[in-house]
Amino acid sequence: SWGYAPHNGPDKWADNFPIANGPRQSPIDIVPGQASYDPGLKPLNINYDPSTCMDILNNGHSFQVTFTDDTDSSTLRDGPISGVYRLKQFHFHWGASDDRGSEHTVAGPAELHLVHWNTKYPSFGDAASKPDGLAVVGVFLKAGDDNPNLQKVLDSFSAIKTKGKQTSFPGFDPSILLPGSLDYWTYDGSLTTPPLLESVTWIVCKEPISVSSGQMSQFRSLLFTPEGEAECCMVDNYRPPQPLKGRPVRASFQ
Ligand SMILES: O=C(Nc1cc(S(=O)(=O)[N+](=O)[O-])cc([N+](=O)[O-])c1O)Nc1c(F)c(F)c(F)c(F)c1F
Ligand SMILES: [Zn+2]
Repeated sequence: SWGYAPHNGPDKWADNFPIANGPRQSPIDIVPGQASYDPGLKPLNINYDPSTCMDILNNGHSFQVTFTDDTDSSTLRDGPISGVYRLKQFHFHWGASDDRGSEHTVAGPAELHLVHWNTKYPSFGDAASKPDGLAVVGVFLKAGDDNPNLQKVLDSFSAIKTKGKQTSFPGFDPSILLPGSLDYWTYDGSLTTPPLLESVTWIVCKEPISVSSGQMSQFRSLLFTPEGEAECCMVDNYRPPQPLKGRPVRASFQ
């Protein structure tokens, strides 16, 4: 199945997922000077309840922290979206070295994605196939000081080193991973992993959060491979930027 190796990576995804060459694919190269300030954009309204945080999983492409999404306890509202979107999970993409790894290129060693779904639809799976079904908040990680807010996530890695491993991860508040300023760029796009569904309103924060090189090494200690198979380090799990195809990129700030 799909992955990030030469034989099954981003250049091969169109073989099984032809939407890979669609009109609203993600990520994109965000050129700050080319985004247009939209005074009609509202501030992001993010409310996360740590009691909805359940577990952390190595899914073979990244690791993801999953939330119970059967009530409006952890939500995203306002910003470029209308209605209420529920937090489903967050995960990261990162590189083999500190000079690559983010997906939306303002560039850097990694990027955090918080995946939310529109509660006008009955479920995440249903929402994921609708043009306004998902909203993903992206946060760049910038190489610098140790980030203590990441440490609880990193400390769980020994329990999820290989593909398919999962462990309980209760009571984590993902809002501690958000930058001080919630200024953002927004555009219509897609999942950046197969099935690459064109259902995502992307909301990419301008301000990065920090991560140290030592912490990045811990990300790189995870494996793409299941226990018992030849080890393949989980690195470079990012899709390169895709054609903008005329899409507007708006900024919530001047
Ligand atoms: O739940 C999903 N989460 C997800 C998204 C991305 S993403 O990079 O595409 N993203 O949106 O940020 C990256 C990772 N990850 O762990 O790397 C993820 O785990 N993907 C997903 C899915 F797996 C399906 F089978 C499906 F039908 C669907 F609708 C989905 F949206
Ligand atoms: Zn992602």
